[in-house]
Amino acid sequence: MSSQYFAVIPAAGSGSRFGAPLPKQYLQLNGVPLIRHTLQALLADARIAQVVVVLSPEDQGWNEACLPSTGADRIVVVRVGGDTRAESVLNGIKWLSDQANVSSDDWVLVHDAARPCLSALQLESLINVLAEEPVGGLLAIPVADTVKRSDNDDRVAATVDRRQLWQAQTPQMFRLGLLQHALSVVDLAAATDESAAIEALGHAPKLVPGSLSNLKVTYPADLPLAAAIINSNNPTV
Ligand SMILES: Nc1ccn([C@@H]2O[C@H](COP(=O)(O)OP(=O)(O)OP(=O)(O)O)[C@@H](O)[C@H]2O)c(=O)n1
Ligand SMILES: C[C@](O)(CO)[C@H](O)COP(=O)(O)O
Repeated sequence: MSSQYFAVIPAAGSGSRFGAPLPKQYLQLNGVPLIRHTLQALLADARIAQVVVVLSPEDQGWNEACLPSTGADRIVVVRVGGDTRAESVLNGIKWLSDQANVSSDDWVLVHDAARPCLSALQLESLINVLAEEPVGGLLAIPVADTVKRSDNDDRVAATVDRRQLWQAQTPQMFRLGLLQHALSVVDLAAATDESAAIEALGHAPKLVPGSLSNLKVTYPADLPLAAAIINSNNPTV
């Protein structure tokens, strides 16, 4: 049987840098909860068999309005989020791997709930490019600005060669069994993305060029930017 594709959406964060009364995944973005756009983006690819949304056990924000109007039967919500993003991802993957129809060779795409602007084209490109890769990889963008390293006083200590620097995004796509193993042995507090855990095993994940439009909503100023991107690409969810 050929490999299946699953998505895991870590959505158990509190949004401390955003500073809203609600976790940012539940803030209104063009009239619906932000996470609904994220889920709609993943469901756009028919190859994704199931989308696992990882919530905090204490979550009070999830409700029917978070579900896209079509494809919701492919979404399952699990309340197994942890103290860090990596722990939430690991717990979601463990839940997935316990399901009867799931194999360790299946692909899993991990995508932040806080990235609502992923386009169908970026997702398709990631899956297509990585089909030929043994380990997997991630969407990322080559650093476009000149990069400075600072001292302890916010003064420039050095200008860094940016020619091989990329900014990691999500989705990050790996074989389920390999990613579960990688996250089980890595320091979960230090692994800020899935790739870091895979790299720690000695692998070299493939960097697939993404787009600046796939931004992560982190600070309040990101929300109107996300709204503008969604308005320009995808007027309805
Ligand atoms: N313990 C955690 C922490 C984060 N996340 C998720 O990981 C994604 C990326 O994390 P980030 O942008 O850092 O979100 P928050 O942790 O919510 O934000 P902050 O770091 O500002 O508190 C988000 O979709 C977030 O919900 C998670 O599932 N579990
Ligand atoms: C995984 C990630 O989206 C890659 O850019 C990012 O590292 C997650 O953000 P966090 O603030 O480190 O949780």
